Parts: sequence; structure tokens; C-alpha cells
Amino acid sequence: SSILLPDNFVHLQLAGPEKSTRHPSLILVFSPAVSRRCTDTIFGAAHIQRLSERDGFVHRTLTTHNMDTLGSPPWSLLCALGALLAALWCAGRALTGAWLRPRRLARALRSQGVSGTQYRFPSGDMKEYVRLIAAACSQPMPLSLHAVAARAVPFDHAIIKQHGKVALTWFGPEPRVVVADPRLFREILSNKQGQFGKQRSILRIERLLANGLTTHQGDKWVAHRRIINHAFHLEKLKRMLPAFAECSSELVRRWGDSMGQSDVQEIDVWPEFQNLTGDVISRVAFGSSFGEGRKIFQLQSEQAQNAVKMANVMYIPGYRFLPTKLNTRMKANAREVELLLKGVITKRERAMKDGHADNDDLLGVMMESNIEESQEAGSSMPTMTTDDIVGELKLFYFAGMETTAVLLTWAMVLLSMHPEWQDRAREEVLRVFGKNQPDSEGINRLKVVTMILYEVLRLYPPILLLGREAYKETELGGVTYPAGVTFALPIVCIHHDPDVWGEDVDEFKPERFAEGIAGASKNSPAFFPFGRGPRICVGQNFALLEAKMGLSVILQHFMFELSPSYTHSPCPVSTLQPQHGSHRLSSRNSKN
Ligand code: HEM
Repeated sequence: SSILLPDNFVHLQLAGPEKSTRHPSLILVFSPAVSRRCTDTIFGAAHIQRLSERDGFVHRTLTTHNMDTLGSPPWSLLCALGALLAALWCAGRALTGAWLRPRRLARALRSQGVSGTQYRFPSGDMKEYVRLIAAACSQPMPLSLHAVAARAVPFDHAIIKQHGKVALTWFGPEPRVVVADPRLFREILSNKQGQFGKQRSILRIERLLANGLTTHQGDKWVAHRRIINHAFHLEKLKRMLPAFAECSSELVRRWGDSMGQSDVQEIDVWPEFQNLTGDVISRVAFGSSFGEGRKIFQLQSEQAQNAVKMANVMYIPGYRFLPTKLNTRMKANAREVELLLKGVITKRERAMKDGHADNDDLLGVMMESNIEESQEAGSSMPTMTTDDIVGELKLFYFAGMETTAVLLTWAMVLLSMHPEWQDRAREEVLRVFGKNQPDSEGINRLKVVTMILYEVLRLYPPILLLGREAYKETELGGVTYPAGVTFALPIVCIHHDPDVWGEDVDEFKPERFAEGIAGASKNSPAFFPFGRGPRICVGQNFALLEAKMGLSVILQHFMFELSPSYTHSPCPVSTLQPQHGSHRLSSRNSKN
């Protein structure tokens, strides 16, 4: 057979099998002029078997294992057709995803009585969401005002006001239902039928930072959660108390040194508390390997800042694989953290084998529980691999550092705004401990300090909002939601709801917790700073112990008040933070 080729290609003949080979051969015939310019690259040098010149024509005999290399017209045509079909398919999917599906979902939810915003192609409510956050944080709040929900989650706050406690909104073409009804909130988080999982899109970002408990699902999560629950059990945490005390004492020593001979000193407590909680987690996690822990902490802090930058460009497909400066730095950091952590773990494993490991730190307790757990399951292999332990340790930094630092920061701000409560807390601390180092027995007896911390967590919850996704079609509050709908659970709105807490909801009144958490609200329980259900914060005892220890030691040594330069401007970053981070508090040596 022969096929006409375009332009200078005269013609091409397909011949039967050559005698000398088992493969069908192809004889190509070119015009003399073309043949010399026709380089082997056109067909691939590997295919050329023989060149001969006959009758002024060059005969190239090729064995063609792969006819595709020829790129003959029918193939090009098929490819073009294929590309066209693929493009049409993509366009169809895009149209369905960004236009038809949102409209169908909106109709289905509205017909069941869920009201909310109209879907706007293609970004939904994103623009309004960003605009409202920028507007909310553009002005500081009056001092002593604690109505922070409208600043912290301005979009969700406005939507709830307008559409009620279950409202439909749109993140791009994705339906996002805001739920601020405490009963439904509890139902979603308790996840009895396993239908509500973590939001898949968020999990992808979280995994960039640390692949641990928060990102695990299913059996892996169950196994890890059991081991980590052991590590964070109150009895185990008692063994770590000296490390908490050591870090807090170091902090007040530093503050005292910076005051020198003067009575009053302005101290920027927000970065101070970030350092404190970083030190605590390094020391409590690694015990004697504290030095390596500190280096890891510094690298992880940098990773967190980079991740925020990364989140801004995540939507560009494939961006995170490009060799940009940011990506390269993040990868190098991740490698270094991993190496450091593996080094610490290997050292500990060796010490455990030799029987002289000091296992009073988080790493030690976790490794012990890991072995116990696998023995109970009758397996010779540990449940968590070294990589798993690396992931969990990385996560402890992200999950535990900033959250506890903001809790301590707002606690000092509120105790400065309400000096009568500062006095009551100091009286209690001095009554229980005098000037001695706080111990676990005494910390358990701190009633006023506990009430204060709960009230701070209610008014200024470090985590403002939780996200969940319906993994399958599900019924909630009489509405059927299709799989894929996401739910935004604004903790801060429930904590500032007058229907739940009474008309004095935005006032600082630690006494509402005098009878514990259950008696504090009308619709009980409605206090969710640590979440709820199976995913409730595994580190809540750790955080409260750390905050009680830190606050007690500070109250033992200092009195504090707000600096005249302080502006009250709580703002949502990854947690609820003081926007003008360098806000200062005047500290004065306690007279006691
Ligand atoms: C005041 C301090 C803290 C607050 C307000 C806080 C808040 C929370 C919240 C709301 C959740 C639930 C997330 C969800 O359901 O999607 C959570 C989970 C978690 N927290 Fe905390 N946290 C604090 C301190 C800590 C500390 C100190 C650690 C560890 C050192 C920690 C480790 C974790 C972990 C590992 C999870 C995931 C639990 C799971 O998915 O099973 N947190 N935290």
C-alpha cells in the first residue's frame, strides 16, 4: 500500500516482512532533494536499518516496531479529534460543576426550607467573605468590649443574623452550610453514623504541614488516637509538670531581668507566649533532647508562616510542584525537620533497648504506648511506624503552640481590663502555692483561675470555626443533604449567642462557670473551644495545665495592666490573634 505524504515527501510504501527479519518492514521513498535533508531524527535513529541509493532515490528501510512514530495523517486526525472530545468533556464538567450542580443543589436545599445566599458564578460568596474580614479588622474595638464574633467571622456572623442558625452559603461552586444551632452542632461533631468527616480540601493543606492525627481517617485514626490518648492522659501529664514549671520560671526570670531596677516595664506578651509554648512543647516532647527540639520548633514556626503564603497560591494548579523559592525552602525545611526528628527517635529507641531511657516526656510515653498497644493486639510490629511518630510530633507543634499562646495572651489582656479578677486570681494562687513552684495537686484546686480560663476560651476561642463534610447523603435537622456538602461550625458565634448564654453574653463574667461547664449555659453543653465528639482536642488537658501553670507563675511574680499604646483588635489569622501583635502590657513586680 502507499500513502501520499504532504509537501516534499513523495510517497511512502509499506512492504511485507523482510526476509532477514521477523518484523514487517517499511520502505520509505523520498525525492533526492528531500532525502539528504531528511534527518534520522524524524523517524528515530533506532529504527533505521539500512540506507541505499537506487535510481536517484534514497531508500530507507526501517523496521517499525512502533508505527506511531511516523505521525501519519490519520493518527494526527484521531489525536486532534481526541483532544477536541477531551476539551468538550472538560468544558461539560466545568459547566456542570460551576453552574448546573450549584443551581440544582440550591433548589434542593431551598425546597427543604434552608435559606441563604444566591450562588454567584463562579466564586460564590468568596469576594464578600474576604471583603468583610478586611473591613472588620480595619478598625480597633473599644476597650473592654468583648463582642468579637462580628470581627472574628464577619461573613458567617452576618449570614446567621440574616438567614438564621442554619444558612446556605457558597465557597466558589461548593455549597457550605453554616450551622450555629448548638444541637445540630453537637450532632455533626459527634458523628454517630460516621457520615461527617473532615473537609477533604482542608486535609490536603493540613497534610502539607504535618501528617498526623488531624489528617488521619478510619482505622489509622482509631489506632493513633488510642496511643496518643494514653500519652496525654492526666496521670502521664503529671510526670511532665516539672518541664512546664521550668519553662514558666524561665519566662518570669527573663521578664524580671528585662525590668532591671525599674518598677514598670512594657512587655510584648504575644511573642513572649509563643516562645513559651514553643519551649514547653520542645521540652515536654523531647525531654533531654530539648536542644534538637528547639531547632525543630524554629523550623516548624517558619513552615507555618510559609504555609500561610502557600495557602494563598494553592488554587493555582500544580503550583506547589514548581521549583519556586518558597517551595524549595519548604521542602528543605521539611527534610531538615524530618532528619532531626528521626535522629531523636532513633536515639530514644537505642536508649530504650539498653534500658536507660528517661521516658517521662511525650515522645517516651508515646513510644511506650505504641509498644503496649501492638502487644495487646498480638502483633510483633509496632502500630505506629517511625514516619507516623514523626508526623504526630510535627503536629503537636502546630496544634498546640499557637492555640495555647493566644489563650494566655487573651487571659492577660482580660485580667488587665478586669483588675478585680486579676486580684482574685492572685489571691487564690498565693493562697494555694505561696511563692513555691506550683504542683499538680495545687493546680487541681485552682477554681478561680479555671473559671477565668474558661471565660477567656468562651469569649476569645483560639479556634474560631470547624469544618466538616457530608461523606454520604445525610439527614440533619429534618433536611437531607447530598454527599459533598460542607458544614461551617463557627464556635465563636455559639459562644456569643444570647439565646444560649443570656443577655450578658458579651461580658467577661467568669462566675458563670462557678458550677462548671454544664451549668454555664442554657442550652448545654454549648462550650466548644476544644471541639466535641470523637475528634475533640487530644491536648486539652495539656493546654489547660500549661496555661494554669504559666498564669500562676506570672501572678506570683507580677501585677499587670494595659499599656496606653494598646489597641484592642482581635483578628482572625490562623487563630484569633491580637492584630497589632506588638501590643504591650505594663508589668510591675508584685507587692506580695
Ligand atoms: C488552648 C489550646 C487548644 C485549643 C483551643 C485547641 C483546639 C482544638 C480543637 C477545636 C480541635 C478539634 C478540631 C476538629 O474537630 O476538627 C483540636 C484537635 C486537636 N488538638 Fe487541640 N487545641 C489546643 C491545644 C492543643 C495542644 C496543646 C495539643 C498538643 C500538644 C493539641 C493537639 C490536638 C490534636 C492532635 C488534635 C486532633 C485530634 C483528632 O483529630 O483526633 N491541641 N484542638
